[in-house]
Amino acid sequence: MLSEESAWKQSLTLPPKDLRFKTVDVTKTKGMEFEDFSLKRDLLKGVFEKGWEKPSPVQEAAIGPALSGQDVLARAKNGTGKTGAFAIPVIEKIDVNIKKVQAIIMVPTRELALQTSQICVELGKHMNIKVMVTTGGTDLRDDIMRLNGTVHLIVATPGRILDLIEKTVADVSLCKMLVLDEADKLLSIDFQGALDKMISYLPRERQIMLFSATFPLTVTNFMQKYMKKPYEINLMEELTLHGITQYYAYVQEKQKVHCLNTLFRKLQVNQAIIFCNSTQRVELLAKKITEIGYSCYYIHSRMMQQDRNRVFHDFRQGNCRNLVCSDLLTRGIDVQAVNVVINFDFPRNAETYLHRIGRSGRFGHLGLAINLVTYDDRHNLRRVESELSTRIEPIPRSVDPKLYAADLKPYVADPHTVDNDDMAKTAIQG
Ligand SMILES: Nc1ncnc2c1ncn2[C@@H]1O[C@H](COP(=O)(O)OP(=O)(O)OP(=O)(O)O)[C@@H](O)[C@H]1O
Repeated sequence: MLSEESAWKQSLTLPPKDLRFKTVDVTKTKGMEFEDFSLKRDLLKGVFEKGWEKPSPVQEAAIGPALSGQDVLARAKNGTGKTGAFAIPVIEKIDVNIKKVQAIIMVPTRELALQTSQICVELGKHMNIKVMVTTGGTDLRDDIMRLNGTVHLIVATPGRILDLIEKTVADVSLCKMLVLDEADKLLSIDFQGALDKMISYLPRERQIMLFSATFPLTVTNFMQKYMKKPYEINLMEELTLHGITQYYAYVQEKQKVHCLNTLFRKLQVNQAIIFCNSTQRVELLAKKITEIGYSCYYIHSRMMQQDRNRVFHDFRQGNCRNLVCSDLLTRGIDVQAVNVVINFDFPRNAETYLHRIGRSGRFGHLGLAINLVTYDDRHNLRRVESELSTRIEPIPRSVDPKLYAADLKPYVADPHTVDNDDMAKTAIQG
């Protein structure tokens, strides 16, 4: 006979085990278990049914202080489980009998809001917790209707939630938890002080938690103004992920598409994200990629929201191998099948570089980042290397698939087969 203690575990519907190799970025833990946090059993069920067996380092470090009500400032590498590190304590602390908004999770993009709300729904699926996602680009009336019913947790982008609060549609008088995911981005000039305004509507006694892989000095002002002796976590002794191999190919602007073509032929791409520096270049490149015979999707912030949603959803489903995008998808987006990131345009700063390459190598897995670098980018390349204390090597004639494709199942939806020819035949200059 199973004891009650273990019987509930037997009844869980678990996903297949992920047996891929993982790096120390996620395996170097103190050996804690999710049970050690005295979480509600129904939440534990949601956690285990996501396939999360043990807490990652940032989860070990953040869940306890977050549960105790402290303000938290947590810095941890890309793809190491920050979402769970704040979502688990937030969901645990919500009282489903109080039919009011008790927590807001802010994120910088609509796609990330959808992704994060989905995770909250999954974690809380045995708890009757009502999660709402609200972002720009959707009908305000739908949000108003939704807020007429019970909502415990809102995942939002800044503009829309502020609008709903200012119109008194969203009542945040009992909302005592605020999470800023990708906090440095939310506090940047891009959001023009929306966070300050938002916070002014929250109760005085509130808990604020900031999460990101990058915390430039700009965040200090916010901390001093709003946070009470935050519990600080910094798991970034070094900045880049162990699992990601970084290369650059030195090219002229007019050689870039040819170079990309060569990469597509020679690399074992499971799924790839290709970054450009403007929405215009995203569309142009997507057209070129199609012309040279590869299928690709593209996404950027000037597209209709419904098109964005469709592309994002279909890419995650694995319906297309390549996605060309702007920095819209640089932060937070988690597509486990992506093993290659290509900077078709080299990013303008080190933070953007770090977040972009962190779209591969999720949860300690392997990934490859390739930068197409022109003469004009050469100083920027060195600056990024030095700011991140990392080495971006010239691309070798042959890239060892073990570095980034060792244990991925081959992708099947795309008609283009990959080969392993020696890179020596290609025109990429090292
Ligand atoms: N404890 C865990 N065990 C196994 N997998 C996990 C665990 N926690 C998170 N993951 C998985 O790791 C992946 C990355 O998690 P998440 O997106 O939260 O990372 P992140 O640190 O927020 O990344 P970024 O800095 O890019 O936003 C997700 O696919 C998630 O399901």
